[in-house]
Amino acid sequence: MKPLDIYTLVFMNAFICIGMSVIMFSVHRTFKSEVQGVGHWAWAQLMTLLALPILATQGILSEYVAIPGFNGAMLWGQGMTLIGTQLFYGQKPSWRLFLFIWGLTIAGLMWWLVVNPDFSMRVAIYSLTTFVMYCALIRLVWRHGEKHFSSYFFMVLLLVHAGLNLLRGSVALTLDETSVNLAKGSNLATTYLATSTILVQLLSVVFLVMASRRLKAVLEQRAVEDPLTGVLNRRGCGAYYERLQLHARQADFPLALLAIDLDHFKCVNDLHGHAVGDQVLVFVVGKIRQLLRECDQIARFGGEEFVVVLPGTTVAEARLVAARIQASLKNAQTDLPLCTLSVGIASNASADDDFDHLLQRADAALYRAKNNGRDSIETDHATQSGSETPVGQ
Ligand SMILES: Nc1nc2c(ncn2[C@@H]2O[C@H](COP(=O)(O)OP(=O)(O)OP(=O)(O)O)[C@@H](O)[C@H]2O)c(=O)[nH]1
Repeated sequence: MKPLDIYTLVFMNAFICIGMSVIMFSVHRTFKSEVQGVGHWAWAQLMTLLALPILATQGILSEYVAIPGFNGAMLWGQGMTLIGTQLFYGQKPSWRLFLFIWGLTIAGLMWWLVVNPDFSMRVAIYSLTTFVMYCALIRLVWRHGEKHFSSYFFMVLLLVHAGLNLLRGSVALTLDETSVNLAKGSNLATTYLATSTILVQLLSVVFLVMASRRLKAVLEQRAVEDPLTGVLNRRGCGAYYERLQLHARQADFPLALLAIDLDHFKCVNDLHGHAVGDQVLVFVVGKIRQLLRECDQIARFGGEEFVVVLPGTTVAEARLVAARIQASLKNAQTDLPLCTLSVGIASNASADDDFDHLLQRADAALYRAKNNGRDSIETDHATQSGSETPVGQ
């Protein structure tokens, strides 16, 4: 069987990498703020690809252009991998350090190319810089990577990359230059080139797996979150209640639910504009949050209606919370045009009641609060006549 020619392998991988970069660039454009670093990873792939034609022009272009061009592009690609990974993990990118190392390495390469030509020293300086960059990446993934196959695989690829470069750098310093010269096609040089090419492609697969996992988390979060106020939406609140039911602890029941609706909010929009209306909604959520415990949840059910879930809270206690919320809005120091709010309360003595039923009861109480002239608190009839102590306003 005829062995696969190394240049065919490099060429095929280059095309696959271009495809991967295009996917990464489109992920970057669509989810720029949610998934950071993917654009840098895409650039890393492109820089590595750019280096290949520069390498191929050796003999055509002057070596004073081709050699620093090839090494500079490769090192830049590795730097982009490092910066992209730092951004992905929410770390501060070390641009200055990278530029310093990049500049120093290129200066060293030029020294051993122009002033004191020495091929082995050039290979050694490039390989050892690359080794250091991969070590920094391994440390980064080790510290911040999630405990998932993609992180472990990422680390294995980086370890192989680092090991290969350490080996090549050491051989360059100890053996003759032919064994590390990629243009001479020695066994070691061919193995290095083939392995590096495959590793670069596998790295792009890892980047895409990591980015898609992050995207999945972002989309899941978006599905349960209200974009304006950042609190749970109806779906998220239902899921939270189901979790409470699933892990029902004695301490979570009785559980009280407040259905809160701003009074005449339409006037705020009509008089001050929709943007101010939005600010009022965000302000109200902030105020309510300040009065809640860590275990409580607030959700926005659309428009100017909110729901607060208070685990382990009796109706009497829930009324106190509702009254405190009303008072804090009335006494709030702000230039925003605030309005009063009406509250309906319902309570569950056990985890058996489903969320929709509890919500219906709280809504019915809210409806009565609105009919009673607004700015008031009403308790659900079933709660009053059940095990809970009725509480007068
Ligand atoms: N600014 C802003 N307004 C919203 C949003 N969602 C719904 N609204 C407005 O909220 C108002 C709700 O009006 P209504 O249902 O009549 O309620 P209301 O004026 O508060 O009257 P009552 O509830 O009966 O006291 C409408 O003007 C909606 O346009 C939003 O996200 N931002």
